Amino acid sequence: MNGDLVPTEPVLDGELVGEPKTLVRRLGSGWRRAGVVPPKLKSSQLIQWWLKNALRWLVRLPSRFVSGVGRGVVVAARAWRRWVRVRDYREAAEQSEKLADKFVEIRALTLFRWKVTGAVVGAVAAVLLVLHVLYGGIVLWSAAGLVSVVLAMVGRRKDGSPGRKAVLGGPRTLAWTMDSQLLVDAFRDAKLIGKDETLRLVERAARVGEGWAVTVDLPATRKAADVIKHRDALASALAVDEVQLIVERVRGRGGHAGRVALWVADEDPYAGSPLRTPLLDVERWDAWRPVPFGRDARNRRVDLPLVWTSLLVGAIPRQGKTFATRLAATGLVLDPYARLYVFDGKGGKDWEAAEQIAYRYVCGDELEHAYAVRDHLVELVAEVQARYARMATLDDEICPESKITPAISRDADLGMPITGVVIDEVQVFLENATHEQVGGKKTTLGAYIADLLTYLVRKGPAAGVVVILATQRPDSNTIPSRLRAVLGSRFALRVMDWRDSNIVLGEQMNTRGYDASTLLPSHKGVGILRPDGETDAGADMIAMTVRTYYMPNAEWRVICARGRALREAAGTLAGHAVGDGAARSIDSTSVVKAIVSGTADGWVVDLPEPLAAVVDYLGEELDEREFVPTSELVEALEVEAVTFAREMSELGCKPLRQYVPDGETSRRVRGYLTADIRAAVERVASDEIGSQGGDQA
Ligand SMILES: Nc1ncnc2c1ncn2[C@@H]1O[C@H](COP(=O)(O)OP(=O)(O)OP(=O)(O)O)[C@@H](O)[C@H]1O
Repeated sequence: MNGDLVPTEPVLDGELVGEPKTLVRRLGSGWRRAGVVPPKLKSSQLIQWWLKNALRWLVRLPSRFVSGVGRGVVVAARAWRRWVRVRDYREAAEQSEKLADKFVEIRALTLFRWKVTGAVVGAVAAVLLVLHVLYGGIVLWSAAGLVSVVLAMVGRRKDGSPGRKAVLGGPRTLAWTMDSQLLVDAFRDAKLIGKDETLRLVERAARVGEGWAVTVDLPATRKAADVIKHRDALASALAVDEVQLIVERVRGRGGHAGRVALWVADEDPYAGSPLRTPLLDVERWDAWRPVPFGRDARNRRVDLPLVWTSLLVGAIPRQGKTFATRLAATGLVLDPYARLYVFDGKGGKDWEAAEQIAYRYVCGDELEHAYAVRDHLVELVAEVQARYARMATLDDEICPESKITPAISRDADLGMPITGVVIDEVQVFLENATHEQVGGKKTTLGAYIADLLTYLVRKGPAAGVVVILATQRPDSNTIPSRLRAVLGSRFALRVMDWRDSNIVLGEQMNTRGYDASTLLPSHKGVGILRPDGETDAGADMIAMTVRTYYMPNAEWRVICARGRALREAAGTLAGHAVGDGAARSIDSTSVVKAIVSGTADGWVVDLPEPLAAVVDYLGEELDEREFVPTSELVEALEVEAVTFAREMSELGCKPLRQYVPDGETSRRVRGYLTADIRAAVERVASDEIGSQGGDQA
């Protein structure tokens, strides 16, 4: 520190510059910035993976090539051997047991093919020799290279194929769309056609909606109904879930009993987000028009006719029964001329919104509620009787048949509006065991309500009354067979077993391929609809699986509010909705008479099946005819002949043979005397009334 200068390190002057870009980096960043390159391909890991795989493929190529050539040699040798020995011809002759006859021919052909082989080999060798002499060794090398490439291609093992068997691309389930032979095999495996039978393709497999559709003709004598019945076997043969396979008989023009339309959905057609009801978007509806109810698997709209029919909805709890019932009722709510009787045996708030439009409304499961339901039904039965009386006095122009028409139903002066009776959890009322005395006969409140409903379902449609019943207990004790037998349309959401399904959908529907117990718990709102055969919707088909529209409470409230506004505007709001909910006092004598005198018709008594169905089918002919052939009953009731005969004989109806007219001549056929059927009805009636009397004693 004495002021001397100390030497320091030289001070350098400069500026910071970036590291020069290498070619690889430049290419890399250009690739990453390029807009045309998909983002997936910009990942360096992916590119590395690809490079690794390409390298591996290159390393393995020689050994794969050699083994491919080896396999190709074997395949080619086998094919040649087959050809030279005339194997196909020989096998055909063997199968038709004509080998001995054809032996000389086969030998001659074999010899000829050997000669062809020799000539081809000789010619190729000669050509190669000449070319070799002219152009040298390159010719032989090129020929060897070409042959080995061809052999390697022939011997190429396809991914996933165990050996040489060809596989079709894509999942196994879709292979049939490309090769119709696989479809034939599936039908054979499912035992829907015999070993020697085949199918005729009416329409090739084509993409329809979210699935594949194909139409086939079964061999003569095979029925489309059997394919529908054994749909699950076919689904298994095609390796799809049975909910994905939709089988329909083609009807109408171009259709016949052996023509089947198949549709295989890509995935569960009933999954996915709920479907919104189109009725939310309409201002009003005409109750005479079928109401939009849901969509089928192929997303086709399914409408439910209400007028001229009645509906039973059955399901175990929480499957969408109330929702489906409300959907059906919506068609009536949005028609200002329609009148609604709403009885809710559950007593929750599901039907609360309908109170503002209902002509009669009962909500609850107490005794007083059951009495109120009874009184309202008695009132309605009297009303139906009055409507018939009034229709009889109308001239033919207004009322051409003894049936209500759209014009009559909207004419306020005539006072015959379409009237919907909607009862949710109907079993609550039907199971009420409180003693009742009806027309001098002892019965229960539940049985009486069942009789009133039976009358309404039988006689009501022509007078404009539509009965809609929903129950979570579709067993035979809850809904008496006399009531079930007359309910026209049925809708079964998931139920416990096939018996319950048959109770809702009808006798033996499970054996025809319709079993609501096979629906999945996750399929809320999905059910099997059996439309009334009397309506247009039911004329063409037995049943179909429908995914109902989803209409939660909030939307239901909107619809009911709209229904009220429409009625206020049309001046049709009446009854409970305007605070006048008490049943009118009526002279119930004629009602009671109609109910009690029905015993001989067989509908007041709870008849067991198949007697109930026989009585229902014969109607008034039960008294008019003397004899009814078994074949007629079996066909009309669509029952199995042996079971039917057994059940009828258990009920005391033994078949006998009688002559029936057959054109000019007569024929002897098996059948039942209607007197025997009437006697069986009376026996059941006296047993039932006797047991009721006994119970009460
Ligand atoms: N069409 C539908 N689509 C989707 N989900 C539905 C549909 N219908 C009903 N659900 C669902 O199923 C549930 C049960 O419906 P709902 O109340 O109608 O059943 P339920 O059979 O009447 O039951 P409960 O016997 O207890 O009255 C509803 O809360 C709803 O979430």
